[in-house]
Amino acid sequence: MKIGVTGGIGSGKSIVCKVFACLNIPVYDADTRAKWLTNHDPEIRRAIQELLGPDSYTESGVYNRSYVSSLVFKNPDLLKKLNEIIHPAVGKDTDDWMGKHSDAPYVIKEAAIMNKAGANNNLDFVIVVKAPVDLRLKRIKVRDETRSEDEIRAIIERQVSDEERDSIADFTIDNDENAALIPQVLKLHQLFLEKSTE
Ligand SMILES: CC(C)(COP(=O)(O)OP(=O)(O)OC[C@H]1O[C@@H](n2cnc3c(N)ncnc32)[C@H](O)[C@@H]1O)[C@@H](O)C(=O)NCCC(=O)NCCS
Ligand SMILES: Nc1ncnc2c1ncn2[C@@H]1O[C@H](COP(=O)(O)OP(=O)(O)OP(=O)(O)O)[C@@H](O)[C@H]1O
Repeated sequence: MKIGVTGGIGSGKSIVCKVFACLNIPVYDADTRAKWLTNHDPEIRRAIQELLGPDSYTESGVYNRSYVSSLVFKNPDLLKKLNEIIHPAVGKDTDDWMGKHSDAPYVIKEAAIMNKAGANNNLDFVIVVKAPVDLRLKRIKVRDETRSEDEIRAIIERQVSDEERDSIADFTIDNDENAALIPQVLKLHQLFLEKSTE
């Protein structure tokens, strides 16, 4: 069984996935893998440099995330084109990874961008992690000290709306720091274990 975990910037997707990982559930982190691929796949490197220029990689050849970030989060067209370069490779990489974990009761894919389960992906269920925008902003200011409030707001504007995310959710986790997080994850874990033996 394949479960997607998504949510806006600062919602707490990664922290939720860390709890699943503590329960021995394999987790695929699409953001991290996407960055790995930009550094290791020569075809992606060539296409990004063609789209965003030579400065998209540093002199030592490393993907220049702050530069790319400064271009794409204020330009929806460039972001779409960057996604079109990276996402097919991430999709293939996800399938390869999932094939290697077929012995687990279920696996998790964490990603900022996700379709409804079954719509162009192999996911059985999607979990949406939710938190109020103000809290998400506050968390990211603390976590990513170099990102300004304007930059964080620009990312939020480029991401899908809370309503769109709600529409793809099979399950939601409230990470608003009122509802305790770990019991919500444990409840879903039990449910997925039961479903995986049906
Ligand atoms: C734009 C890049 C260079 C910014 O890197 P940086 O380290 O500064 O930021 P980080 O990756 O932490 O992203 C900041 C926030 O934006 C979100 N985000 C990243 N890429 C995207 C995207 N294409 N669309 C919407 N949100 C995104 C992240 O989930 C996070 O919430 C990098 O995120 C990137 O190359 N993104 C394209 C690949 C991608 O789509 N990854 C997401 C899922 S596959
Ligand atoms: N319930 C919580 N209590 C306290 N801190 C939290 C809670 N949830 C998340 N955080 C903190 O908020 C920050 C953002 O959380 P996290 O990195 O999990 O979000 P994310 O959705 O994965 O964000 P991104 O899309 O940027 O990767 C982290 O520093 C995390 O430790």
